[in-house]
Amino acid sequence: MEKELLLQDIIYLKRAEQEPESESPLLRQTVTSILKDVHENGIEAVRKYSQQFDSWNPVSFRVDAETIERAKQETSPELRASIDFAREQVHGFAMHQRSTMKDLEVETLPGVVLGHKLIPVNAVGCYVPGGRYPLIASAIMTIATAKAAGVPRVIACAPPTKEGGIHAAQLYAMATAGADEIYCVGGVQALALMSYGVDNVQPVDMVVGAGNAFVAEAKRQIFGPVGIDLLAGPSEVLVIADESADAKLIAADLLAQAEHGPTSQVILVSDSESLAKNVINEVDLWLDTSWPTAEVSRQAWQNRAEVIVCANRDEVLKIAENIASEHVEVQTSDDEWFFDRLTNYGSLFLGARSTVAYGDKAIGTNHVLPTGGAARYTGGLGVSKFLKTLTYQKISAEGTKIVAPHVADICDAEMMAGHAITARMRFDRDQN
Ligand SMILES: NC(=O)c1ccc[n+]([C@@H]2O[C@H](COP(=O)([O-])OP(=O)(O)OC[C@H]3O[C@@H](n4cnc5c(N)ncnc54)[C@H](O)[C@@H]3O)[C@@H](O)[C@H]2O)c1
Ligand SMILES: N[C@H](CO)Cc1c[nH]c[nH+]1
Repeated sequence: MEKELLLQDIIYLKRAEQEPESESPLLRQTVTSILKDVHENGIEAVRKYSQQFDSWNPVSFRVDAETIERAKQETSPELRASIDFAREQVHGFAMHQRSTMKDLEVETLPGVVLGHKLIPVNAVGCYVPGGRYPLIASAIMTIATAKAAGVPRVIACAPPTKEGGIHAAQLYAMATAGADEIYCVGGVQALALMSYGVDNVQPVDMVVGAGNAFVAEAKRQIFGPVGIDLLAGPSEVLVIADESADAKLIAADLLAQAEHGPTSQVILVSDSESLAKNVINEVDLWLDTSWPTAEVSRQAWQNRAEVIVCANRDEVLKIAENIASEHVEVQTSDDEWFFDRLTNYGSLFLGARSTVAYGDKAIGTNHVLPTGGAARYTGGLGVSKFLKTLTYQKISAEGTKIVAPHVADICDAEMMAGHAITARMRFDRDQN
């Protein structure tokens, strides 16, 4: 990284020791063979992998209305109110985003009318992760956003809990977010079921949502005949902080992200060595005393954490831009300086009052976000991902006179004589 960026004075107080799981050839092969098996053998293969990875082999993977109603009753009214709040914020923000996106029709030349229509994808499959934690908010992020975009058929899959069946509050969130069909199946087999159409499940046009490295790889391999939103794999955070920041608060934000799993990437970049050292001490203190999920967070901290000290904020910016992390928090005395210059992030959290957990759960911005550097070329999930921008043309005799000769000239030069005929025929007809 130093070579690429030509940085001179950066110091690593801590370096990641492990390569991301997604780069493992074994993981890729595993995903390829599961997808192939489900493609060829349908529901029997889904059953085989569901049993193998999740000890789950129900009569039907489809969740019925009675089970959904029971899940609602099993979810406390207080938690239901918080889930409803989150759904309103996420759906509301998505609707605001939708209102900025418009159909277009314009007369670009006399008699030449061009336009585009924003048309929702017809059928979407949402993956709602639930291996380590039942990510309740993920149901809202995918399903409610697809509905806000106007997708007519939204189906969703989540893995079973250890006791069997989808976690009650997660199932309540899936139903209340507007899923038209819900299936209890996890991992690669879930993506395959939705994409290929297995048993009575009609295939979807696009699969979306986050998940572990297997899920992210499955989406990557499925892409082509079926669309995907983006590659949203194991969670990441990069905190930009200077001398003015609160080391204990930053330590908590880093460990919260590490809580996701041993492969979560957590990074601190600072132009203050003393702040960086204080954060490391605070992390150690939390882990040794009272961090509630120390067991898993410690693994990510040991294996995947980096603490980088730079000579100045320009270099901090270069590092952050190069990493293009999923979540970027800025806690400095001049947050606007970074806000004006940062171009690579999944979602940005400005100032010490904002935090990743707000975005992850309920504030309204989407938490399905690009990982593994994908923020260099895409943002996170939003209504725009579900909308196709479809163009059209209408042309009068007046317009034909202007356009056809240029088209024919280009066709001749390309030696596409057939194309030239189609333009000249129209030109000639309008002469008569
Ligand atoms: N980038 C984002 O926007 C975003 C958002 C939310 C969550 N996440 C990430 O989602 C992930 C959730 O992961 P999770 O594992 O808890 O849940 P998950 O639902 O993604 O994966 C669970 C499934 O993985 C499959 N699986 C487990 N081991 C396997 C193996 N060896 N081979 C094949 N399949 C296997 C099982 O079928 C299981 O059902 C976390 O890494 C989290 O950081 C990312
Ligand atoms: N941090 C995840 C996005 O990578 C989303 C999430 C939800 N809850 C906790 N985390």
